[in-house]
Amino acid sequence: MVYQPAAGARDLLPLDVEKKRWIEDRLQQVFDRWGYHRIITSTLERMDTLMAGEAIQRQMVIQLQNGEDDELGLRPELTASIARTVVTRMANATYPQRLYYNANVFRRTWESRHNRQQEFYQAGVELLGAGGLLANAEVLLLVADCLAALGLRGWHLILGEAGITRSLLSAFPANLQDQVRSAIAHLDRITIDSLPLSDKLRDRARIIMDLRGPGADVLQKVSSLDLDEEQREAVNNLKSLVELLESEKKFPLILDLSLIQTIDYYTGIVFEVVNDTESQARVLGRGGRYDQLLGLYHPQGENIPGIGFGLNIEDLYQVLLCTQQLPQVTPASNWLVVPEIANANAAAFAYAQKLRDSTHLVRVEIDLGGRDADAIRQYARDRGIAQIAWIKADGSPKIEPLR
Ligand SMILES: N[C@@H](Cc1c[nH]c[nH+]1)C(=O)O
Repeated sequence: MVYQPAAGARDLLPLDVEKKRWIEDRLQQVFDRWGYHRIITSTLERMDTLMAGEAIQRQMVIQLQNGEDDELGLRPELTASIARTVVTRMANATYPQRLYYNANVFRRTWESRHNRQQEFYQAGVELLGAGGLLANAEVLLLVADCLAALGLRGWHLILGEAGITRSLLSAFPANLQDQVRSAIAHLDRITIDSLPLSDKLRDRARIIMDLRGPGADVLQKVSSLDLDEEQREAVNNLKSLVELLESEKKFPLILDLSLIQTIDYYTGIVFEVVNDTESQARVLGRGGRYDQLLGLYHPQGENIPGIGFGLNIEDLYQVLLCTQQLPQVTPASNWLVVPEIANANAAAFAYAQKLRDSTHLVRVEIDLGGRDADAIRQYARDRGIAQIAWIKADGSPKIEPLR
């Protein structure tokens, strides 16, 4: 019998880990530079935490049976967990809080395709306690800086506004809203044509579907709809953000007021980072503003605004594989330290430790015995090790460079 990982789970071997770390280290450096601090929350959460406000559907979560009454699940994303942690565990926190994470998430794939991946890695940020133009711009420019740090160039941002989209949809009869919403999200004109809608509403659905393209065009189209006070304000805010981002010229931007996310806690801007370098568009990450989520967990129901994003490490990895930037091999040791006779064992460990204690990273292996000098040399060459230190009984080393 061969033991396999669970369906949809994956093992990462040392070279995979090296590549993943290459990506994660660069992202973490960017997060650090922007003043964000890492937070680690539990992989396991109570189902009521994960699904608070019904933003996340139960069918997305891999549930666990633990024989007790608590319903538990593996987190399908981090934002809800971070919101819970901050308002329940960081009561004295001052705002804004800038937090980042780098963690695994689990999503149940209900299409029964064999071995569909269910465990993923995400790195992202949450900026809590700040609404408004600057906070929105910070998070979007931070996304751009992350992709620049990875050397990724061909990508664009799709920017929507969940509040505006939701209120445009509220004009539709309650029993049809879900269908209209899903048809718009999938650009499904046939469904819109076949739903029992008045001509006015059908036109409205078609207009919403067409609210995507260059910022100025879309903003003009949406302004031509009859908007109420609140919608007008949201459109103006969006306009200021688009102007600011376009003046920065960091990335191509598509405005899309039909953009609807599967996770439903968003109240303001929503966005997707889309790669352009493959034949099929690949979403590298997504995020948005959620100004009601923290209130769901807050002991006094206090609302604290938030915005953030998560980048998909696997998708970044796939795109970066083609650019030849990721490490191609695991790093070789710098030294192999060999006790020449049993009397030299302690001296060999001491010598190896002296090498390791260097201020920069020096990788040092001890030879574990059981082979002759030629076999040791062969091993060192095969592993790309640069130098051998042969340690004599009196502790003195004889250095043999191999290249
Ligand atoms: N947690 C979201 C991304 C996000 C972070 N912050 C806001 N949104 C996701 O996994 O899709």
